[in-house]
Amino acid sequence: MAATPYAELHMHIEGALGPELIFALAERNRMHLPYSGLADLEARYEFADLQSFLDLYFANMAVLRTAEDFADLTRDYLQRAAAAGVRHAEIFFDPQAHISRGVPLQVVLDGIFDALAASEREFGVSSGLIAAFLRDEPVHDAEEVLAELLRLRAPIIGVGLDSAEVGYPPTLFEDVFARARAEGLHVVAHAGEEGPPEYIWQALDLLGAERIDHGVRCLEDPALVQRLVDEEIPLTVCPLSNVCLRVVDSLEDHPLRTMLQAGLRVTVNSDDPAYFGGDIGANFAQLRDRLGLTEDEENLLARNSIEASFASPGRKAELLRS
Ligand code: HPA
Ligand SMILES: [Zn+2]
Repeated sequence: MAATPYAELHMHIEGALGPELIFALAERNRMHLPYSGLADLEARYEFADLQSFLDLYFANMAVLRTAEDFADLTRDYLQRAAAAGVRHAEIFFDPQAHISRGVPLQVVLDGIFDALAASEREFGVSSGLIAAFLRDEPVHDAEEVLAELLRLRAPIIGVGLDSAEVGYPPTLFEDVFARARAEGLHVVAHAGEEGPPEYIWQALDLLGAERIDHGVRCLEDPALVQRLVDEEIPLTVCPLSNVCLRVVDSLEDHPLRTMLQAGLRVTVNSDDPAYFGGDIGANFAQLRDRLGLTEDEENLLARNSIEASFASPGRKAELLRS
């Protein structure tokens, strides 16, 4: 991990829900889990693609029921992230995944915010929350969630787009994202993880995405790379996630260095730290070991992460100075 402070810009708080916390929350909520024990659950962390991961990710969320559950989960992430050198975190959550299980949006927000409100004081980590729409659910649901977030005056800094990508192009969400932008929210979108470069073009042109989450498939389209370089669009790349979900064959084959050398504004992120072999520290450790990531490259990635964040200019300056 770089000695310089780091901003994590692509992590799903539900993806920080690990096996031990799953069992602890199931017990607290008196729920029966469909696993015989910890080892049985842990044996299922083997994924063939994005969808096979999403199946387990959504199933495990069943244990998140109360505001306290969401607060505990968020604190657990913040504590680990701080220990790994993260000083600013922009955190996704999936409102629809909880509303559809009967957990009120206000409960989810209260829990996550209970932890985030104290984060800078408690962990030295400033933060922002981004509501992500599930792109494989009806567009109308995303519209309703956005309206509800606005009605509740949810303290979110932006909206994103996640879940199963192929077959669910950004075009579908043009109007929802236009509304979010009109409300002054930041806009990001997962694109070019499993989906084609065309989805990245759409995220930029139709959604007004300020950052692209993943974006690794941009390399298949030189004109797109040029556009991303020219407009200095940050890409929140998640190396261990890409290996676990078979977006790349191995870390040795990861195009991170190619992306840096192309002049792309790349950052490194954990995506779902409880599912993909670890937090941001683990991502950097493996990149060092298996890709020969240099100190200069680490420092560049750290600086990129802070510059690409939605932190206030004052906070950015403070992080870049320290
Ligand atoms: O990597 C991801 N891609 C899409 N949706 C997700 N939801 C959690 N992680 C991911
Ligand atoms: Zn993601």
